[in-house]
Amino acid sequence: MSMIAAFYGGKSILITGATGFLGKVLMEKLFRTSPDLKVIYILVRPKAGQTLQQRVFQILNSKLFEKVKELCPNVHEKIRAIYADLNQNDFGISKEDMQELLSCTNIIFHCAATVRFDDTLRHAVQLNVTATQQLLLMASQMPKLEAFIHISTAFSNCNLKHIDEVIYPCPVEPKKIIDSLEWLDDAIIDEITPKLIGDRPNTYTYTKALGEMVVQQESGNMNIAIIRPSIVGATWQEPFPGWVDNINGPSGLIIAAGKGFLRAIKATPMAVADVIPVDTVVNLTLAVGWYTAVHRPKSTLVYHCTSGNLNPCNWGKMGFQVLATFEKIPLERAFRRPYANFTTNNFTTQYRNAVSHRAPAIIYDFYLRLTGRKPRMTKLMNRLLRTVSMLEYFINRSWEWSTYNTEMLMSELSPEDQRVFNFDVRQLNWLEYIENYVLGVKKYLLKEDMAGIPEAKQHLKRLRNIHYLFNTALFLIAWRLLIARSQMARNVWFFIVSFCYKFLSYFRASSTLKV
Ligand SMILES: CCCCCCCCCCCCCCCCCCCCCC(=O)SCCNC(=O)CCNC(=O)[C@H](O)C(C)(C)COP(=O)(O)OP(=O)(O)OC[C@H]1O[C@@H](n2cnc3c(N)ncnc32)[C@H](O)[C@@H]1OP(=O)(O)O
Ligand SMILES: NC(=O)C1=CN([C@@H]2O[C@H](COP(=O)(O)OP(=O)(O)OC[C@H]3O[C@@H](n4cnc5c(N)ncnc54)[C@H](OP(=O)(O)O)[C@@H]3O)[C@@H](O)[C@H]2O)C=CC1
Repeated sequence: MSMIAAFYGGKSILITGATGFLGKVLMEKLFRTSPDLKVIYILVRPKAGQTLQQRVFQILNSKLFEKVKELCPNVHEKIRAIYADLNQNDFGISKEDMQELLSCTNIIFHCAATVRFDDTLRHAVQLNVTATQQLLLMASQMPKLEAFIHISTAFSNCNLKHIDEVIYPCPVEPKKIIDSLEWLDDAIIDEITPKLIGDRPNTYTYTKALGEMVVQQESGNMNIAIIRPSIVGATWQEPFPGWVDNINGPSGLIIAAGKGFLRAIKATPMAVADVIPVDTVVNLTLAVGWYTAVHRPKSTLVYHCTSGNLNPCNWGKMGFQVLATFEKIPLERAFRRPYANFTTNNFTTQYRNAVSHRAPAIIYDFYLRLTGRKPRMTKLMNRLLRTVSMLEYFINRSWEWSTYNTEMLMSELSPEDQRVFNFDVRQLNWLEYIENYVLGVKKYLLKEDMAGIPEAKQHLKRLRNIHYLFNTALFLIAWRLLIARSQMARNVWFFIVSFCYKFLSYFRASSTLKV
């Protein structure tokens, strides 16, 4: 019997960010392994015209929850969606709901965050720092609370090369930042943002670091732990391989590569691709929840959930395997044939962006205009290149994360728990994982039918022929222009033509003799 699964039985669990990528997988695993849990409270806001109930309904009706619905048919009765917007004071939670949360919650998993790299400092602080502070305040008023698990990121201290499982202080206290954002206007905030974030690449990593400081400062007597996943990717094993439903991290670039939009990237092929499957993160999170509640460590422990030090894969290998999979299983209606050129040189990057990305987009838009349609490719390409430029920081560096606490926890688990809540990334076969990831992107994110593969292959063949035809035409036009302008080019041309003529005459004469 799994001790961890038994621990969550009968518990009331509060999850923030349950509608996100990680939150959904966390909920799924909890229901699957502990169907006798009492209730999962999820803090949800209405979004995209959907009510809370519609959002929950959509999640439960997704492929991710198919197994759960078999094992736990009354799952919908065990989810209690509570209206909450983490941007508001007290999260905008009603008095009755707040009362219920305060008196019943046993475990909190705090996953909600803004993960956008381009968010304003004000918004990123509001969500990743102030909301964390408010949630801790709420947690401190919960008499039945056994553990508070905060999800941070392995990149919260990406300004360091070697990162230990400790909370590093930021130069400016989070409270001072929160206070000053209250009275500073947006223009001044934008001006001071680069100075505040220092050598971190964006407001996301900076505010996640501030969030950790807040957790440490406000922990009081609570049992708290912090989990730092690296780049969270599709599921490895559970509930089935390759599940992914958002375009963050590598997923968006995998699509861009498969559709042939992205054919070159500024990336260091030998840099470690510290991707970690989402189910591995969830297994560690649940094990940490159990350990923190039962063993009550004296201080706030930080757990790194990374792959690089135990089972490294690099971006070169990942890119190669992504393309190899697209050879076998292409995406539908690709713009160009998938191709990957990794470069570390700025000039080559600019050149490739101009020739391999912007020029084809301009030509395609010209074609759309000619055929009476609205041009859209240049806009899309500019957006993609902007996204790529924001990810460049992470694909041209390697970090070392120590994993003492994570390994200690693994040794504390029973063999059954090590199996059911496996977070040993040494067992991961990267080639298989990446292939399933690419397949998952096609099936679950793009919702493409596998029956369309022969047509997709045919389409790629057509694109190859168009490519050859286009290159030949381009060469002939360039050559024709050169001949018209340069005596030297004309001489070379006459030499080649007369050489070919002589060769053909000789060939014809010798074949006539043989007959
Ligand atoms: C040469 C070829 C190569 C081939 C090989 C290729 C494979 C191998 C190489 C792989 C290398 C991987 C490197 C990963 C490094 C990750 C490092 C992470 C480290 C930290 C990890 C963390 O600790 S933290 C989590 C990560 N955090 C993010 O990764 C957010 C980033 N990102 C943004 O910060 C914003 O994205 C940014 C960018 C501002 C743009 O912002 P933006 O406004 O321009 O674009 P949006 O994001 O809004 O979305 C644009 C359009 O996508 C639509 N869309 C949105 N979601 C959708 C959904 N679920 N399904 C469908 N469509 C969706 C949306 O509806 C828009 O569509 P429309 O245009 O029609 O409206
Ligand atoms: N994905 C990754 O690569 C990594 C993620 N992490 C961390 O893991 C955690 C989960 O990330 P992930 O699942 O990928 O992120 P997602 O963007 O998929 O999910 C974010 C969640 O936060 C919720 N949220 C955001 N703003 C608010 C708000 N104002 N009020 C209520 N809820 C809100 C979202 O709700 P809604 O659906 O309404 O928008 C969503 O449920 C984050 O803390 C992130 O920092 C760490 C390392 C890597």
